[in-house]
Amino acid sequence: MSHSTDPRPMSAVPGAKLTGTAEVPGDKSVSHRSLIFGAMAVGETQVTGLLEGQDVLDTAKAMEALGAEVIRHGPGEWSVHGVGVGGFSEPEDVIDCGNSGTGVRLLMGTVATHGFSTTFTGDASLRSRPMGRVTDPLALFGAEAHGRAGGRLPLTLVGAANPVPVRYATPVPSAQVKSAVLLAGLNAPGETVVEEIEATRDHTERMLRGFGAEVEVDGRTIVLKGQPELTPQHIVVPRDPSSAAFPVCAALLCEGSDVLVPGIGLNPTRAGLYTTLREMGADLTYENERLEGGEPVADLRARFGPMKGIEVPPERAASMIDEYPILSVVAAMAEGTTVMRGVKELRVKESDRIDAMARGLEACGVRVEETEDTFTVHGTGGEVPGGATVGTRLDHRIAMSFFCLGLGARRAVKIDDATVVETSFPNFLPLMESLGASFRRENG
Ligand SMILES: O=C(O)C1=C[C@@H](OP(=O)(O)O)[C@@H](O)[C@H](O)C1
Ligand SMILES: C=C(OP(=O)(O)O)C(=O)O
Repeated sequence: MSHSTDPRPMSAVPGAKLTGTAEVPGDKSVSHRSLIFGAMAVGETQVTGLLEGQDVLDTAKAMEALGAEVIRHGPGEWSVHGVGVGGFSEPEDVIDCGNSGTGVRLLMGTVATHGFSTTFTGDASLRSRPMGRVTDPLALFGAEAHGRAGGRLPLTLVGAANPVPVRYATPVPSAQVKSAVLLAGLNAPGETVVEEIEATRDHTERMLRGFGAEVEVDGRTIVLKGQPELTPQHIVVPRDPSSAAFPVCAALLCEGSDVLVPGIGLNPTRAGLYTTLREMGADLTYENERLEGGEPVADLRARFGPMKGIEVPPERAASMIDEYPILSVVAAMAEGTTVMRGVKELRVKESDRIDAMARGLEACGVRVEETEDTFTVHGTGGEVPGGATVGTRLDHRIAMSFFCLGLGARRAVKIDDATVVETSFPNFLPLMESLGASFRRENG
């Protein structure tokens, strides 16, 4: 659903000492996929721990619009009655994916090989994001896209009635592009092949295999056999490492803090931030390391302590792509300079995240430098002045990052709109308050 709530300005109050246990919600990437793959299986898929953030709720509505039955049984407990691969029917109305790039791009892949038309839209943020990266490969299957200039939403995708399988080399590192092509390939005959420019999160490959599809992975080449029958699953969604990043980093930068964040998925395609924090000297330990549903999981324990700036290499970008905003906050509080290379994909997220972080950090008294593909933050050794208002630009990660900065800065940091955290982390504010953080409602 497109963003319609009135903006709610709020400040994060400095001086927090965070202690206790932070139970973060389910993984957003896995939640979207659970609903979409469940809708393409024959019969009932059950999901436990589904993230009930707005992005995922919008995908649930879209699956219903395409003919699947989606039922909420209780908090995080959902079921999806799937219609089988190729079984979707033409939606009667426009599909509104709200703020979600993952939602719209995966859904475009899904309907691209169904012989009907679907019109997609989203909020002002999503309507400004590039869709050609997905509609270009979908055209190879025989689908036709009619969007606004630059392939922007609203966009109508006329699905291919007689799709052909595709071999596609991704020009940008993007799990959304890879997944859109694989999802289209599900309803095409023969083998669809994706060659990735860089390895990105691999939830689609792992989960589709779990649903019974034949998916072979050789290095960065993925081969999917089309038209499988998918078998319903019981999915337990792991807790989101991208959401865990906020309480973890807040604890690292607020004096006297000691926080446990249990049960976090540490799939190597997602865990780059935690490697980086440890290189910066963070007091961050992995406790009770284990495998759950074939994925590495650990309880993260984060304690306040000094950290130093480092160079974050470009080859790590895909494994921490959503964590650069919060890393920039940690870098601002660390001693010395942090240079993040190979980060131009940040410019096409919910906002231009390099620009949003740069302007917000500058307003808070932090020195930064940027090029198209690099972001440099000069650390203050724990002395960020704060005392500014930051624009969140319909971007949940920008909002949560500056809330964390405000907790550790010298003066409060005001965020122009706190409602955007609903996208991925609806209980962010109460959860942080339960650890000892304070936030203050402000007048516009
Ligand atoms: O596939 C996914 O679930 C996601 C892929 C990433 O986007 P890109 O594919 O654009 O890198 C990431 O930023 C997003 O939050 C979730
Ligand atoms: C980039 C993100 O999401 P999406 O692309 O799905 O909007 C994110 O959650 O940080």
